[in-house]
Amino acid sequence: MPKVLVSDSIDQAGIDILSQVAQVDVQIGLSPQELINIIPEYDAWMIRSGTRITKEMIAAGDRLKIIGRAGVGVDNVDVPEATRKGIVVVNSPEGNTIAAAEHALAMMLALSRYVPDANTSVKNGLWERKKFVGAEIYKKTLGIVGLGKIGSHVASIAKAMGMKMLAYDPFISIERADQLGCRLVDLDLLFREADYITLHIPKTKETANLINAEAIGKMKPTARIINCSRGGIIDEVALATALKEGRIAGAALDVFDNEPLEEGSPLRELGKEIVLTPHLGASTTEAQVNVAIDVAEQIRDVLLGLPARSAVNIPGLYPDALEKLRPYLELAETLGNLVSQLAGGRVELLNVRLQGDLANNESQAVVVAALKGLLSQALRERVNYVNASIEAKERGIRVIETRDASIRDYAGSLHLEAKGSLGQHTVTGAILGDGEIRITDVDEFPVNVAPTHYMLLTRHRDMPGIIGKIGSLLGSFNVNIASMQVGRKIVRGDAVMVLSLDDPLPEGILAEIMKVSGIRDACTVTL
Ligand SMILES: NC(=O)c1ccc[n+]([C@@H]2O[C@H](COP(=O)([O-])OP(=O)(O)OC[C@H]3O[C@@H](n4cnc5c(N)ncnc54)[C@H](O)[C@@H]3O)[C@@H](O)[C@H]2O)c1
Ligand SMILES: O=C(O)CC[C@@H](O)C(=O)O
Repeated sequence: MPKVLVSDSIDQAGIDILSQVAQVDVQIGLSPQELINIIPEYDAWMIRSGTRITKEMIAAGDRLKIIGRAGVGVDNVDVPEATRKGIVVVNSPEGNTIAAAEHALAMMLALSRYVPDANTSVKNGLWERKKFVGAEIYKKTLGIVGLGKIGSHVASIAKAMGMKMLAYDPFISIERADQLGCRLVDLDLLFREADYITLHIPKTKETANLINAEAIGKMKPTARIINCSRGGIIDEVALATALKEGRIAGAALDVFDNEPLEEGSPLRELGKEIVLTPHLGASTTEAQVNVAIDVAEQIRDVLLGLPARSAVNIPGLYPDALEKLRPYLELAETLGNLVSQLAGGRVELLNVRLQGDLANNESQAVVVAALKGLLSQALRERVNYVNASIEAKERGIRVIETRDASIRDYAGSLHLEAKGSLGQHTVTGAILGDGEIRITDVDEFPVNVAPTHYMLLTRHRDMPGIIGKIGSLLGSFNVNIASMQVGRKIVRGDAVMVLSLDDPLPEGILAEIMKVSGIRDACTVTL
């Protein structure tokens, strides 16, 4: 019988499902070394947010087939390492959506009516009715940042409560926002007009410190901020200062830069204008049952040799088909990710063209992999092979699949064309004989580049001196160039330059690159 390790507190409903097919050991509170010592015995591992699964633990897990995270975020699992070892990682993208949305609304109401402080006051024997005169949310403007699963549910309830709604989400269509009763606006307008601002976004390099002193400076003095998404999206010191000085009216926070919230945090010193909870967004009986069942069922299925429905790292295909397509799935995901960063805004149409021998293959998984890559900038680990198509549809992305077996530059190649709010971009890629991915075309300019973690792509006039200037500029910012390729169609016409970099590009360097004479466009890419 296979063995499953459960190392965080999981609802019994999940344990019961696992027990149908496996021996289940619940061991909570083990140290990292103790986990490394025992993991070689186990075929599956189920966790919540309390266990951090490291590279060393995965390396020790010789029998591990699947890791299940009972929740959304897999930021506590080394997913690339699990993928390298062929371990499926699954999560529960929707099991706690309602719980998190309801918590955000509870926080908004608690903050508006000073419920926590009024409660403490009565329990302390006081009767302070004048001190706790609140504000109504009816007819007030709610600014929703991130109109995904949780943001959408918040919108539908807030609408019923009579709120007017603005939303900011660069990856959502106007039609989708309309359906939810939200006016899609830019962030600046949302900050200026909203009475309540609620955050429902992943923490990414774009969203880190999104709510900083400058953003807060744009808000109304009566504005209130709610964050039940991820810590690090709000600059906590700037928020505490603004609240102390009465520059905004309040904040309700469930998530923090460091959890548990540290002893000396300035947030702890504030009064009734702040409501704090200890990451309780998913903590309802219902959500814990949902995520436990969702993930336990997937672990059971994988142990029985069936595909998982919410795999974060491997498509839900049977092993034979998967093995054959695996290099092309990786290619499709890489190209999807690349073209979304080139497009730089909302993509409205993705054309996936399978070329050469690839045109004769089962294509659905390749298209889904391209969509997964395309959406990964917006959705991170929440997009998987199961939900990528639905997510794309909900975001108003039209997908066209074409085949052309006559294009034979490589045995099989894949061409993606993304049309979006900021223009149109294309990328092509192929798998070489050694199984390596090559980017063979960018915006119809031929190149031959292996994708790397950090890249810089420019569109420029093919003229003497330009490559040297970019090289010197990167050097002056201490950025090391690993390789460089220029692709052009005609001499002294337009060209693209693709640089693979050893280091991330520091803030501000793109603006400097754009000032170089002859540069038409420049884009940094992280793959
Ligand atoms: N507090 C909790 O216990 C708890 C529970 C569940 C989820 N969460 C967190 O809530 C957040 C939202 O979860 P979800 O399930 O709705 O995710 P989702 O993936 O369905 O939605 C996230 C949305 O954010 C948008 N987005 C991405 N980058 C953006 C940006 N720079 N600006 C504006 N919008 C951007 C995406 O387009 C997407 O629509 C996640 O961070 C998740 O980890 C917290
Ligand atoms: O396990 C939890 O309670 C955290 C849940 C939440 O942050 C998630 O990412 O699903």
